Amino acid sequence: MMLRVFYRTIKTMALTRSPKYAENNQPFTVLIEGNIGSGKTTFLNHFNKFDDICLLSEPVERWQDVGGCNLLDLMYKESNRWAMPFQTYVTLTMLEMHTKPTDKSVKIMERSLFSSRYCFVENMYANGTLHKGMYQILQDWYRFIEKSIHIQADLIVYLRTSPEVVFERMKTRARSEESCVPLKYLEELHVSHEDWLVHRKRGNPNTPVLILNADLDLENIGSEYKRSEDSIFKASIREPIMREPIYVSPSKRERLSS
Ligand SMILES: Nc1ncnc2c1ncn2[C@@H]1O[C@H](COP(=O)(O)OP(=O)(O)OP(=O)(O)O)[C@@H](O)[C@H]1O
Ligand SMILES: Nc1nc(=O)c2ncn([C@H]3C[C@H](O)[C@@H](CO)O3)c2[nH]1
Repeated sequence: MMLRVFYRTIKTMALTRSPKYAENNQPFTVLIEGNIGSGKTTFLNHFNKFDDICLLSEPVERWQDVGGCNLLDLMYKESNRWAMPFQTYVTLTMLEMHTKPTDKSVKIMERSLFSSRYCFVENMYANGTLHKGMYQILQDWYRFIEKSIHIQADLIVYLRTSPEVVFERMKTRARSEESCVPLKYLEELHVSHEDWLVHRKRGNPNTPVLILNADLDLENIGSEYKRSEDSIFKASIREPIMREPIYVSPSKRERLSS
């Protein structure tokens, strides 16, 4: 008798729970995570050769031009004043990526709402950039989002790096907004990524995490990329479909090779 009541209750709850926004319209989704300069964009470009994948880069260009305002620059230059508005805009742009419909079988995203929440926001609160009141507002927003918007996350690929390595890469890449970012900030972000993805102190502990050694330089990281390819296609139960090669006529090929 008790069992029948239990199942009837569960069924009623399931039938009455309103579906979340973007529920059931997302494919197998992979989140590429890692410190600043860990090679996420470079990694994402590696998957350009496959046809049936929706690749979504981190919307940095949008953050650099919000109606003519460079929010990214303002966040770094006047962080106490601009960290909060910047985080609200990151939340909006990340949710647009998470809920973007696609007919592809796999979606691969550069970063996510989770790294913003569990790494950047946590770190800015810990180092005093975010006032407690701002932090609490963001937490309430995250809790509301969790209840009302579906965020698909089937696999996280963590490009694990050493802060010293990414500090050099960041300086070489020389993004103007990051010109004053100290090694200490990268060390803090490294700890927050490790707490989230290795020690599993935050977020959903059931989301599988594939850890790659992203300290390897471009000449030697191919095996790590291949390992992630195998994991992604195996986990998404799909065979990789290569983009149709663009055939170049012999005469044009000769000209190109000369
Ligand atoms: N495995 C690697 N070895 C050496 N350099 C790399 C490697 N991967 C990327 N780089 C270089 O490091 C810099 C940062 O790479 P990339 O932009 O892909 O990092 P990212 O994680 O997307 O950075 P961000 O988080 O700031 O957007 C670039 O100049 C890139 O050419
Ligand atoms: N404060 C803050 N919160 C975020 O959610 C966030 N996501 C990315 N970034 C910064 C890191 C790189 O400089 C640059 C590109 O990744 O943007 C962030 N900064």
